[in-house]
Amino acid sequence: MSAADGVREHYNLWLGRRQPPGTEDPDFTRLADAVRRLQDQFTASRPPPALAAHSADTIEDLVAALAGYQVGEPDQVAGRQFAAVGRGQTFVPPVEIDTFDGDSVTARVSFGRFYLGSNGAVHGGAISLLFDDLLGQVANAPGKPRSRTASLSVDYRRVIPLETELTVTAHTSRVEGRKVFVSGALRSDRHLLAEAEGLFVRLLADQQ
Ligand SMILES: CCCCCCCCCCCC(=O)SCCNC(=O)CCNC(=O)[C@H](O)C(C)(C)COP(=O)(O)OP(=O)(O)OC[C@H]1O[C@@H](n2cnc3c(N)ncnc32)[C@H](O)[C@@H]1OP(=O)(O)O
Repeated sequence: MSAADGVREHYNLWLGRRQPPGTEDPDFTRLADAVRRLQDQFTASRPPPALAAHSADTIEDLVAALAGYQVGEPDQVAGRQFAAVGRGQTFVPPVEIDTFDGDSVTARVSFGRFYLGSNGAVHGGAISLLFDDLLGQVANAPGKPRSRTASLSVDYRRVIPLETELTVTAHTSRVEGRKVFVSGALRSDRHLLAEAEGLFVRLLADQQ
């Protein structure tokens, strides 16, 4: 499968899984995008006290409004908008999938200011998060038994720049019984920036 197939919009959540009919929520997706922008703007801002106070009031009003609509995980919308970059959640960096063949994936990601560590570098934990999520999706690709991360090793080769389109790839390197080994790499247009090796263990029936 590739972007040219015209189904790329279905890749962004759980690699190739289709959105269950009736569960699309474009207004919620828009809200998630707004929260992502808020995270970036908030992190980068130095507002005067009156604006900080006004902003806090506004957000507290929003928190109160949403408090009446809390649901359990099975009914959650966040993270389940299959067609949306970011999947309608605001935690995992916004990955845009380009190709996926069942065992390997190529994608693009750009880290906003929210993911700043220090000195202009993306936070190392955000890189681990990116790899855990993408490698985990490869391990859990459609048709594969469900697995969880048992081990994730990340090598940081170069400082990872903010607000720069980067390429991230992942592929299954081998499967040994219940153990699925998935490798990943993050690159700029010039350099290898980080590499990862993940071990995902396929769950037993009583671990689902
Ligand atoms: C719709 C869905 C989409 C899903 C799409 C998902 C995308 C998002 C992905 C996010 C994924 C996550 O973050 S998941 C959340 C973070 N991870 C977790 O919460 C997992 C917590 N840990 C566990 O639940 C457990 O430790 C398991 C299930 C991973 C393994 O426990 P177990 O079932 O008892 O298995 P166990 O016998 O210990 O190990 C099996 C084999 O793996 C090896 N092994 C186990 N752990 C390790 C380890 N850390 N390092 C090396 N090797 C290990 C053992 O030596 C053994 O090898 P041998 O003797 O057979 O050779």
